[in-house]
Amino acid sequence: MLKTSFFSSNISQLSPLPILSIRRQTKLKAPCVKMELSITRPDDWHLHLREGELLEAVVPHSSNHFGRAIIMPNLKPPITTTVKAVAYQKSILKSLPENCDFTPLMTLYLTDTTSPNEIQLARESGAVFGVKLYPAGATTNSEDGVTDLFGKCLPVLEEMVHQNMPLLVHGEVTSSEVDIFDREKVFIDKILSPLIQKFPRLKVVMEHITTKDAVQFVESCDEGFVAATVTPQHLVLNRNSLFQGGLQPHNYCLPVLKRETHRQAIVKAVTSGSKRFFLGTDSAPHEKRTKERSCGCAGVYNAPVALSVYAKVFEEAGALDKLEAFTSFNGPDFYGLPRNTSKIKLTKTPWKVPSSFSFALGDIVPMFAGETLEWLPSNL
Ligand SMILES: NC(=O)N[C@@H](CC(=O)O)C(=O)O
Ligand SMILES: [Zn+2]
Ligand SMILES: [Zn+2]
Repeated sequence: MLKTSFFSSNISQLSPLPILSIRRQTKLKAPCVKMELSITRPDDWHLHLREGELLEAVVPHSSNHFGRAIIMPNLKPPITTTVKAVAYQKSILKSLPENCDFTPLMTLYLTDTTSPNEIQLARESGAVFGVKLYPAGATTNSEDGVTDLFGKCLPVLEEMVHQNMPLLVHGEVTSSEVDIFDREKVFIDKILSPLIQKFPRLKVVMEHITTKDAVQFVESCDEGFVAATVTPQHLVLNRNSLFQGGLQPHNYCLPVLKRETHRQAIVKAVTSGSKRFFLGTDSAPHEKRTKERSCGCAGVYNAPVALSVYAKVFEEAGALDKLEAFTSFNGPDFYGLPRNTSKIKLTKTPWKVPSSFSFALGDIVPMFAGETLEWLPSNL
């Protein structure tokens, strides 16, 4: 009942609000209160949907409750042109469940040879909303990424400023001499800071931030030009979760989970109400056997649990009144897109996460597989 009194005493502060209703279910033996939140339909500003059968298997977990998603281009081969992005968008739309209102916002995969003209085509298409920088070798399917941003990509970056096309960044250096836990911080110092100094009017989203350094960096930049997405796992797990009771491959993603102080800094930032941080799950499905083998893939499949996890984080921080801005307002505001108009409901009721999802080619294990969560999302 503790949480209920917390919640009730905060109702006035929450107004005009995400709260729909608090219902007392008197029929049950022990009186229990069911809390519900109504929030504007969220968007996911960083999502991997893959292709083919895997796409078909995972897309409903995002399209059920999210209105739009920024779709990552790191396919094999990657989505390097507008023509490919438009074709990929069509295949996503074809794979959607019936009667679902979900818009995939496409991205281009930046390479050393991307031309400024391609950026113009991307803008004209109306389908592409960002260009993704993967430093070559930094993460899953990044082999074709950029080897030398300042040496090879300046004309493209200039055109992006011109077209107001955001640069979405996997912010890690790749040098094997740099400790894996320091790669985000070194990237900020060596690449991101100089980039922003050179292009102060380039919109940059630092994707899936994992450190206090990233929080401080984003907070120090111009609000309209630099923002960050935050994943569920980087809000609730620290690097201990990789080794708890043995190696935990399903918690392995890149950038890798960091120490607790970093997690706490990220939680503080997103629950502060700052407009610079918004929802980007980085839901990254890999087949179970490719996660559990001797050289396992990086990526956490969190789409089925993401909204429950985000709500829990805001609840525990006493900041449920700020959840809706993080899930549904800050992202579209930064991208210059309208906010969604429909709503979803989050009900504080226990629900069990499936231990895996089967599809034609195998199984996918979600984050918090087999565990019980609260804040079940449903459509209104
Ligand atoms: N986050 C990950 O660990 N993996 C992502 C790539 C990425 O977002 O870096 C993937 O595509 O699997
Ligand atoms: Zn990444
Ligand atoms: Zn990603």
